[in-house]
Amino acid sequence: MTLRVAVIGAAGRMGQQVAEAVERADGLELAGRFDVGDDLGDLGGADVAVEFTVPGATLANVLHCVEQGVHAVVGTTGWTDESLGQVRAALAVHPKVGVLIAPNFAIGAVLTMRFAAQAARFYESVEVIELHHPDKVDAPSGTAIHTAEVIAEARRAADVSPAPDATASALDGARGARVDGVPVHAVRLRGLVAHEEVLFGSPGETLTIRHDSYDRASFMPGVLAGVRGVVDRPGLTVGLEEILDL
Ligand SMILES: NC(=O)C1=CN([C@@H]2O[C@H](COP(=O)(O)OP(=O)(O)OC[C@H]3O[C@@H](n4cnc5c(N)ncnc54)[C@H](O)[C@@H]3O)[C@@H](O)[C@H]2O)C=CC1
Ligand SMILES: O=C(O)C1=N[C@H](C(=O)O)C[C@H](O)C1
Repeated sequence: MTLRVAVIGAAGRMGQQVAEAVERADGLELAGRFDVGDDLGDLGGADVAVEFTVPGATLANVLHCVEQGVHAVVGTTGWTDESLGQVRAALAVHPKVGVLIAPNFAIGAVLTMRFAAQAARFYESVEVIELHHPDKVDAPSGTAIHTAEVIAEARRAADVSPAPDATASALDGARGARVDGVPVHAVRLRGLVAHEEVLFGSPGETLTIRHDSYDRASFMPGVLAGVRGVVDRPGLTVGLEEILDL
C-alpha cells in the first residue's frame, strides 16, 4: 500500500529535503507541500504529514493534523510538557491517529542520547555542548535539552551527587544554561550543520561522546522510518528510539 505524505514547512532547509526523500522513497507518494500562509485543509488527502517548521507554529499544525485524522511525524523543536499534553488530549478524541515527535532523526544522535544515559551514573561531572549553523533560531538545541534531561534522569535514579563546580563568580552565560541541573553550552558557527558533544569526567579520566551531522541527508532515514512506523502507532510517541526498538 502506498502512503501519501504531506510536508509542512516544505520551503525550509529540512522540508525541502524531506519532500525530495519522500519522492524518491519506495511506497511513499508526496501528497503536497505546505509552508507559511498556506491553508493546510485536508493536507492534500495525506495519510501522514511531516512537520518541520518553527517552535511557535508546530503545536497548531500538529493539532490540525490530528483533527483531520492525519498521522504526524514532527521534528520541530520547542515542545514542553504543556504542549505535549495538548497533543495527548487531542489524540484522546482521535484514538486511531499517531503522532511521533523526535528531537533528532539522525541515528547517531539517537544513539548518543542512549549512550549518554548509560554512562551518566558512572561519572562525577557532565556537560553538554551543542554546535549548529548560525541560522538556527533556538538555543540550546532540542536534542541538547533532551540529552541533558535523560542524563539528569539517570543520575537521579542512581542517586549521583550534583557535579562539582567551585565557580564563585562568572560572566553571564559563561557556565552555559542549566537544563535539569546539567550545564548546556550552545555554539553557532558558519560551516556547521548539527553537532553534539557529551563530556563526562571522574578522577583521572574523561569520556567524550560526539555526534556530527555534516549534511541534512543524515536525518532522512529516520524521518522515513518515522513515516512508515507512525501509521501503526496510535497515540503520542516521543523519540525515534521507540520506532527503532532501541
Ligand atoms: N528533529 C530533527 O531531526 C531536526 C529538527 N530540526 C528542527 O526543525 C525545525 C525546522 O528547521 P529548518 O528546516 O532548519 O528551519 P527553516 O527555517 O529552514 O524552515 C522552517 C520552514 O517552516 C516554515 N514555516 C514557518 N511557520 C510556518 C507555519 N505556520 N506553517 C507552515 N510552515 C511554516 C518557514 O517558512 C520555513 O520554510 C527547527 O525547529 C529545527 O530545530 C532541524 C533539523 C533536524
Ligand atoms: O535546527 C537544526 O538544524 C536542528 N535542530 C534540532 C535540534 O534543535 O536539536 C535537531 C538537530 O540538532 C538540527
